[in-house]
Amino acid sequence: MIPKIAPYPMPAQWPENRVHWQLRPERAALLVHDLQLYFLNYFAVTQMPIPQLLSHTAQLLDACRELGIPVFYTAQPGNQSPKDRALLTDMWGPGLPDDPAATAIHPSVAPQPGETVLTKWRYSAFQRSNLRERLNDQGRDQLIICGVYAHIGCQLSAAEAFMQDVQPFFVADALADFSEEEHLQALNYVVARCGAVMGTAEVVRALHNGPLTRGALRAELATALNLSTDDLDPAADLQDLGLDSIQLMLLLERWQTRGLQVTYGDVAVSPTLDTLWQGLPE
Ligand SMILES: C=C(O[C@H]1C=CC=C(C(=O)O)[C@@H]1O)C(=O)O
Repeated sequence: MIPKIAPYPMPAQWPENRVHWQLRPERAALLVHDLQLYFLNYFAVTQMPIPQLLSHTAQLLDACRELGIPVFYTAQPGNQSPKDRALLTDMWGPGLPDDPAATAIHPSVAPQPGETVLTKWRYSAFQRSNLRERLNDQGRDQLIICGVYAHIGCQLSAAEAFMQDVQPFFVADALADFSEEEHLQALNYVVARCGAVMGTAEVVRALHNGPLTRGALRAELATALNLSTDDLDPAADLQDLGLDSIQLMLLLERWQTRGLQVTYGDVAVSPTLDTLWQGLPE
């Protein structure tokens, strides 16, 4: 069974990455792995590392939502039938009861409307789910992974992402595990065998400060307009889509720090994606 988990400090350092992948907002998706009350309740949730796990996951969610990066959750179902659960029962017992007090995702990091919650049947989020297809459909080949438990489902989801040509970014201080030792073991495994390990602050910086591309700008604009990127016609007048001048000025300011040469005067009369895109790489 899952052990009662003693508090331990959130790792503050981890080994150097072997790979030199660049995390990009237009390539990335976020996986919030099994942050259900059932699995969190084996911790003393008010003690380390859980407050940091939840606050760092919230920071990742804020950044991804602001930048139009797709968010995926996994959540294991309650009352799994013996047929569905199979060998997990031999290892872990019957699993979650069919009770929201167990199956619900922690309210501080709960899914928002439109975000995907994948039903989780095995350690890896890719097993018996269409996660790979969904990433493909959205042109995402980088997966940011946070949640519990680091050395089980988080690590195996990272390994399976790697085996399916998706670059896993394992967020060292947005994970938790049965012990500090197993948490660190998971970080060492991912660094050495299947992915990149980064801290939450580093992930948020990489997502916000990378060189601006047309894809990244379109995703941020679509999010600001509460549209899907496909619904954002490059020739459409953004004022007609609800973008006001203050929003436009704030977005331009942020994009100019990332290399956009366009000024408010250049686009104010008829702001379209096409005019904003001037001079930006694809
Ligand atoms: C949170 C996870 O759930 C697994 C680990 C312990 C117990 C489990 C269970 O009762 O089914 C899960 O298989 C994970 O894969 O990291």
